[in-house]
Amino acid sequence: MKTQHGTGQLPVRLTMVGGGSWATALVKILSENNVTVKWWMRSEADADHIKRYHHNKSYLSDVQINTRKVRVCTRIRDAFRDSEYVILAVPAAFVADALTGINASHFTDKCVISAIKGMIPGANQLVTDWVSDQYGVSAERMSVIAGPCHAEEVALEKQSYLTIASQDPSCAEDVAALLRCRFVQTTPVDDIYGIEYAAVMKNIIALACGITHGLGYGDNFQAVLVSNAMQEIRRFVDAIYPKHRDLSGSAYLGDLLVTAYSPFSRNRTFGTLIGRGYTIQSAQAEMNMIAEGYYAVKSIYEINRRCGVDMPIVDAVYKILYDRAAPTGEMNGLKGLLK
Ligand SMILES: NC(=O)c1ccc[n+]([C@@H]2O[C@H](COP(=O)([O-])OP(=O)(O)OC[C@H]3O[C@@H](n4cnc5c(N)ncnc54)[C@H](OP(=O)(O)O)[C@@H]3O)[C@@H](O)[C@H]2O)c1
Ligand SMILES: O=P(O)(O)OC[C@H](O)CO
Repeated sequence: MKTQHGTGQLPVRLTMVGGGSWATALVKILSENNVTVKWWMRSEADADHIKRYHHNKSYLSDVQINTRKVRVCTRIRDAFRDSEYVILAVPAAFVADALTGINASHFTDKCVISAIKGMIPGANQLVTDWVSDQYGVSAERMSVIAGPCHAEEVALEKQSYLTIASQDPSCAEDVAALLRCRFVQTTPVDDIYGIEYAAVMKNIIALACGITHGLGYGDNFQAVLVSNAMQEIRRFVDAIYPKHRDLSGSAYLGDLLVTAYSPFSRNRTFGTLIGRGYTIQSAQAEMNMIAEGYYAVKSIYEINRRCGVDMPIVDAVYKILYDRAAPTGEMNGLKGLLK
């Protein structure tokens, strides 16, 4: 599909769905380019604050919002009007909620970009599959934003790299061009499913890293955990979507590393709280942000009942979070399985 961005002439009109950290970081990136953003968020208070003070008080509050290019709204249909691109940037568990009132006709002729690294709970679907089923968006109009990139570092304009995956090379290139800027390099690729599944899996692994960290395990153990996790990710992604791919690339291994080791990681932080003995409810209450891996591990565990891939780390995290298994016992069991 040829978009206006491809011509380099007209400003691009884009809808951003979500008012959290990643949406705020992406709005900042898009503001570097000639993009007009209609930014939907559910919170009236946050939207009003941005209109008045030009920053998001709840997430990445240091980021200045250029309100000449960015229009904030809380009515999702207003946000969808006249745009060529839609970026979905709420946690997967809330996408359906966020899109209440939107139907297939609102997606007509729009390119859909998932910035989400999670799965739709219950349906156990990747976000792109779910959008395709619910709204009839075809594969060549769909892409995902991947790569090791924390919103907090985008806010600080730290050099970052994104990978844009789509089955349609021109769609991937268009979206890569939208997001390329002074401090972000982008690469278009075609392995959309492999990248989406790997991004979902890395969040579960980050939970495991956090849990072991919270239990007092050190860097030596975590290095082994992460190496074994990479093999686990390979086994699962190859089973579910076989394709020649280099998992040492930054959209796969890079994303696993940033989430496993960075203090900014939501999933690692959540896992650390669990390892320290917090209940799930108290860990969620402690964090202002959502750890996607909490929902994802249930989906992946259930999908794997059909696939039967050997995934001891996923199994251990699932048992801790959903079967109330003691973290100490699960990690003791895992110790003997790692090499
Ligand atoms: N943060 C990153 O560095 C980063 C990087 C790459 C990818 N991602 C992905 O981006 C996605 C969004 O993550 P995030 O980090 O931006 O999350 P976040 O900072 O925790 O923000 C969550 C957002 O979801 C909204 N929300 C919560 N419950 C909702 C509901 N029931 N209906 C509609 N909206 C709801 C929140 O609104 P309220 O504020 O009103 O509660 C908030 O805007 C995730 O899939 C994540 O994996 C994040
Ligand atoms: O590291 P997390 O858990 O905050 O997840 C954020 C992104 O996926 C990092 O690329």
